[in-house]
Amino acid sequence: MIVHPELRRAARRVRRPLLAASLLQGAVTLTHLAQAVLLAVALAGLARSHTGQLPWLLTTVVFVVAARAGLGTWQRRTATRAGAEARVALRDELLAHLGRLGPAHLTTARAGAVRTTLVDGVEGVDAYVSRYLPQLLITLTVPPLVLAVLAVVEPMALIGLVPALLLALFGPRAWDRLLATRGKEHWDTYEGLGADYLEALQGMPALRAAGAVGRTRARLEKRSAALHRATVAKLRVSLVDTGITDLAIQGGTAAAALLACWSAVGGSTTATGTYLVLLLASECFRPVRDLAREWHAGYLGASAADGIAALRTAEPEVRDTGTASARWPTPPEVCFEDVRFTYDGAPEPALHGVSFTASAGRTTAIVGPSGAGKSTLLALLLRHHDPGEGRITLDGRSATQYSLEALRQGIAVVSQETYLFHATIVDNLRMARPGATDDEVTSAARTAGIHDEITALPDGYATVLGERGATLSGGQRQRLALARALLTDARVLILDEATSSVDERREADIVRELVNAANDRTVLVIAHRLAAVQHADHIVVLDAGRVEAVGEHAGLADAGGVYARLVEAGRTHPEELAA
Ligand SMILES: Nc1ncnc2c1ncn2[C@@H]1O[C@H](COP(=O)(O)OP(=O)(O)OP(=O)(O)O)[C@@H](O)[C@H]1O
Repeated sequence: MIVHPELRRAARRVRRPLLAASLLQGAVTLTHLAQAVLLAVALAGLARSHTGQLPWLLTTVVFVVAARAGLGTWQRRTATRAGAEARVALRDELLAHLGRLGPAHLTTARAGAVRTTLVDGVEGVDAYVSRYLPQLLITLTVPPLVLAVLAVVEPMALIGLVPALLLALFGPRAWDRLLATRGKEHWDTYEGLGADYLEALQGMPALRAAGAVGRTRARLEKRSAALHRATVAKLRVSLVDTGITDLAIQGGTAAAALLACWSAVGGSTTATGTYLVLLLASECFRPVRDLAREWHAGYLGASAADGIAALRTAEPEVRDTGTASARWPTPPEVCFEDVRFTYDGAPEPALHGVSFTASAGRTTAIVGPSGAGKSTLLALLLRHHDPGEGRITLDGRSATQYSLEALRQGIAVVSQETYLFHATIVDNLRMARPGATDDEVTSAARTAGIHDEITALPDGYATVLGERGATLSGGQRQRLALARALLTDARVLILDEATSSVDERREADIVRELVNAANDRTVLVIAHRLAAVQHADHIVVLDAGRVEAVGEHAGLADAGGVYARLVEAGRTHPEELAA
């Protein structure tokens, strides 16, 4: 019965509709009580052969039943609205917070688990807030009122009702702690299973290639069996709860009826009083019965509350205290000044004092062997982490002086792992800038070298893409993502292996085109294939977290060192490198 602080918080947000839903629920309960009183009076009249009042009594009962139907519908609509508002507000808040947490959060949390919390957990909160909480309010107020009325009519009845009501309400509380533990175990298993399934679905091609589909299926079956065991364990405790409540309700009603009959036989209660006790005793327990039912609907929300609170309060890797806007009128210069960084728990720094400048409006390539620290540099520029020492400046200001949202909007990134959505091509492109004109869209697609292939499709730009762009080749997906980034207003463009799935000749063409088209942007290019970087204005060679050399393609290639070795290793198409 203790309401988790996270659920209280969700309820406070929708105070008004929730209060309205609770008042309407109260009105529905009043109709039950009114019906019981009317029927008790009617039955007592019948017992005394006074049938004169019967027609209007029964007509009123019909009106009460009709009113209940109307009020019930109104109540459900109001409660659904309260639940929907709570759900939407909570999901918005969690999504916004996830945005602030950035990709660094997903190095510790699993995407599938976050999805389960966001979707199923928040749905559970809706049920808890919209169904369980109004019923809880009614259960705490109506039975004491009914008992007060019965105390006037037939005090003896209280001997049976009060202990039964206390047992029905507080008996199951003895299992609260166990139920909470079981609920948490169930939720954790459910989240884990969701994460495993998402990973298995996304990694299906890799699993198939590794011949691991059977093993993965067996692992998932084990996980499902664990969830089944957790569900049964939770259910067992729930059934004990329900059993106690039912026993108390049945026993209390029977005891009250017996006591009422005994009083009637002894002549100390009128016929109306006896019928009132018989009918109101059952009404006294109705809210308790309904609460047990709504508890099952809201239980998922109660179990998910810890996970939701953890996600909502997760600390971002970096503090968002900057206020500057990243709407630079001209492309900014990007400077790395003696940047040092070590990942949490890593024995060695990933960057050992990196300094270089990416000139405003020019293209700077960052090359180096695997593990040299190229992606780490970009992650620091986007403030997924902050440097341990040194600083990064954009347009002369430290990256920390910009608000996170502004900074990330000011820097467009196209990475190796493109993300396209299940929508039309044009919608995927306009995601970057909803107001972009058709000409701007096609011009971006032309620069990214994808326009001709789009127009060759039967539906052209209106072609609906499969999930994650599954109906396109890897190279086409990358070029679409590139076109999308070109459409943004961002003055800094990062291409992180952005053309790695494009064939090498086309890659060289795209990068050349891009360098020409991006003269109003500062471009940073990371690529393994040298065809993609040789046209850069400036090449920074990284090795083991240090800047090994800085220069242009020809000079660096002649100077020996890491770049010359990379050229040697990448010389699969010598004619392109010579171009
Ligand atoms: N999240 C992480 N936690 C701990 N260490 C990490 C993490 N990410 C990267 N590293 C380590 O930091 C170093 C630099 O990695 P980084 O990904 O920046 O290299 P890279 O040059 O981009 O490599 P690649 O060309 O293979 O993508 C590596 O030694 C890597 O193992």
